[in-house]
Amino acid sequence: MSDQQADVIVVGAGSAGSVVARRLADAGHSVLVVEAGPYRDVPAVDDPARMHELWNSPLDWGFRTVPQERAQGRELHLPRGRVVGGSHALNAMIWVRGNPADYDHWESLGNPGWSWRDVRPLFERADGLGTGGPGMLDILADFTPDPVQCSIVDAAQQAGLPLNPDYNGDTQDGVSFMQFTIRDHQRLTTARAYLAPVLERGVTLVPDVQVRRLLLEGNRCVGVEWDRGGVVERARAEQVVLCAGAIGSPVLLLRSGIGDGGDAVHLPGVGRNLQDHWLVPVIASTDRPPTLSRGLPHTQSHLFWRSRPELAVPDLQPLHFGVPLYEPWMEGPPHGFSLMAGLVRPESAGGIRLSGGSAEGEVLIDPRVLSDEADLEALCAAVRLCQEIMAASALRDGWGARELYPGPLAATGEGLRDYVRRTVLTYHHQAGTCKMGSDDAAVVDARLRVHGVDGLRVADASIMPTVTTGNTNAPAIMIGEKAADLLLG
Ligand SMILES: Cc1cc2nc3c(=O)[nH]c(=O)nc-3n(C[C@H](O)[C@H](O)[C@H](O)COP(=O)(O)OP(=O)(O)OC[C@H]3O[C@@H](n4cnc5c(N)ncnc54)[C@H](O)[C@@H]3O)c2cc1C
Repeated sequence: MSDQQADVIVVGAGSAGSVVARRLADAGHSVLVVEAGPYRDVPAVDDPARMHELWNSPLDWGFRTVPQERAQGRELHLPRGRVVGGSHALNAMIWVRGNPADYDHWESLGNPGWSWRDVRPLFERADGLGTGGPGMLDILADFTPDPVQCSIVDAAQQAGLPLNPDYNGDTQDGVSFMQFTIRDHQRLTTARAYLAPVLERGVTLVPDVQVRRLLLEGNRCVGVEWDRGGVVERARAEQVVLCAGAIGSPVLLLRSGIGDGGDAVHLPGVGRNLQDHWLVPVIASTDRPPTLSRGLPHTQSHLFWRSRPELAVPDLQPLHFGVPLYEPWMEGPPHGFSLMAGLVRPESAGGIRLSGGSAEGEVLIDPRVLSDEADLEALCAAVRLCQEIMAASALRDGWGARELYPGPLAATGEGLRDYVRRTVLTYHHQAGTCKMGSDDAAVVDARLRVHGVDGLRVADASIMPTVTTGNTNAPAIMIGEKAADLLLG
């Protein structure tokens, strides 16, 4: 088979890749999108209530961390979407732009054009919020929450938090009902909203193939290569844009000899600076089963708060599920609810590498969870806040809520710290592994060009210098919008 040709190749049809492809096609470019996963209708993807069924399914890359020293040696599951739609196809659909300070910080690190003032219009293009007009995505904010969610929000207020009607507005602080990317009771991914309308109208989608390396001629990237049933196929383009996600993009660079001591390009930062957010379950039983609405996720409310009052930006973001999310070793009745104590401004960071430093090596993911003691303390504060909310009368009297976990396991400070180490799990927000900047550890510049390689950009959650304050889908989509502007500008 002869090589395929396009103006631009986009690797990965996930949150950001779908946006890049759409904008380039709209501008008249031919775009080839290469995606490891399938392109087909999956009822469990469409139904917002069935997210958990997708984990460990064929649509999940099913990454596992190396044993986490500060989390009792556990190997944590990191689900990631392997399907057209990417991780947006198996996420909780929560729409959070992040804190304006996140982007001003990115700019202050030497990334002109990424301040809140600069990126806000890019969010508006995607979500339309505050503009009075539509965006590319529908943001569902006006829904009837499940009764237990209303009680959790009441309980948080009884515990002293303000009600915040719009955490994407002036301030994040307080307890809020969530905003979701849902249309007509169905999950709305960027693959559906951005990519599908331009398939065969400028965009050629090649699903079910995993790019195994980039084609380099000297310092120029000229295309990509994949293997289809033992047959090597290639595609060539003027520009290649990696949108393979915070794990996939650095892995592809490393497999192509671009990394620390790489055969092709020495770029020490590739795979470093892996950041993530973290959750710890706080679970209660109830005296009756909470009803769960169809067409909505089981999490519908969350809060932003500070583990220490002097912090300038909230560092905690617990989210609330109307079901008990037991770990395998836990026991309890089938009905209840979970307040997932969440940390969203972590100090710990880790990395991704290939075993033996070889391009063929196994992917080793080490987020080094809780390696900074400050994260342990912040998560303990998040658990205590959730316990306080759980004990408030709206839940205690309204639902007969009885704390099961951590319960007596956290009777002492050391007991609580042990519980955090035993249960901490990902909030699914890996970022930072191809960070943007101009220092020695930076992988891309502020125009998202890979340092030292022509014709190659990265545009996904991996370019974040620091992970944003809140869920990372909206920021990844904003990065896709920005990348398209930079390519077209
Ligand atoms: C379970 C879960 C729940 C989450 N919940 C939320 C939430 O509610 N709200 C929120 O804001 N964020 C959430 N997130 C995070 C959010 O979904 C991600 O941050 C976002 O989707 C990242 O977008 P991306 O474009 O960087 O990568 P992705 O969307 O993951 O896209 C990467 C794409 O590249 C493909 N790919 C990778 N390697 C290759 C290769 N070698 N060849 C070809 N294709 C390749 C992948 O298959 C994938 O389709 C969640 C994530 C998960 C996993």
